[in-house]
Amino acid sequence: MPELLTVNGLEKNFKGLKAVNGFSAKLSENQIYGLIGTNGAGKTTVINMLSGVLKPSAGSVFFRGIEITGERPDKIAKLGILRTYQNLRLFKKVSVLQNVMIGAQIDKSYSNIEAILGMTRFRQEERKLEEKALNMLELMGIEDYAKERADSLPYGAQRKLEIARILAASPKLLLLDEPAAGLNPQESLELVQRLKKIREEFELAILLIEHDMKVVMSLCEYIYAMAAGQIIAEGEPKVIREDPKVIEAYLGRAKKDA
Ligand SMILES: Nc1ncnc2c1ncn2[C@@H]1O[C@H](COP(=O)(O)OP(=O)(O)OP(=O)(O)O)[C@@H](O)[C@H]1O
Repeated sequence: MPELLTVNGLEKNFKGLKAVNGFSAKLSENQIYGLIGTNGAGKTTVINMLSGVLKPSAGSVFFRGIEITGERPDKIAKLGILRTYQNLRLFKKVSVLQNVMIGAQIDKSYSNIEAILGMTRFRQEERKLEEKALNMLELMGIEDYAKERADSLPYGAQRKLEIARILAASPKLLLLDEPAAGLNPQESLELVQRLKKIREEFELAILLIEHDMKVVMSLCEYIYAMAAGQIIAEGEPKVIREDPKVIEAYLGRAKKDA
């Protein structure tokens, strides 16, 4: 399988604290990966470094062979690595449809001058953008909310909107930080089905941080387990489930409860 992302020995120090202490991974196209671990294990810090929000203290990241270590978030997004945040970051007072249209602007092909002058090419692009945005809303099952204000949506629908928004930017790799947080079991199950469909339709890769083990085990083909800034185990779900280090550090309770 062609390699999409290669991460070598990524580290992040925060004033003496080694939040991430040597994270290495190889992600292939069209695969779904999980990143699990106890609170404070360093998972979000890894995603922050991969998406350019934080500059690594050491290590390197290559995306389709191009080095992107320490690049700015907008450049990384333009290459096709798009992320969501643990806490929703929507444009609250703007319509659902416009939120997604804004997300799609990353790969816009018209200039700002054309946009200001309302030129034909801009209007055509705008229509295409709207069509694409509606398509993404349908994929996430929230098209009925298109004209509503983003902050008027139920929480679960807002989470879906975040994903619809980054999908509109034509990603090759989605980085999802706890996409099932705050969802009820039924909504989580639906999210799993939608993400599987999205992966098939767009042939993209997904790396997701998630505490809900049902979501992780049913969605991910390969899992990285972290504790105290390091990878303590990696492999297919059945390997991770049985790994003594993972059970001790993290899964013990979740496994008993499953
Ligand atoms: N900007 C920062 N400045 C200082 N310390 C930080 C910063 N960001 C994270 N940390 C610390 O780094 C460690 C790893 O945090 P991180 O958020 O990556 O963990 P996590 O695995 O995502 O945890 P959770 O599951 O609770 O979200 C924690 O000890 C955290 O307090």
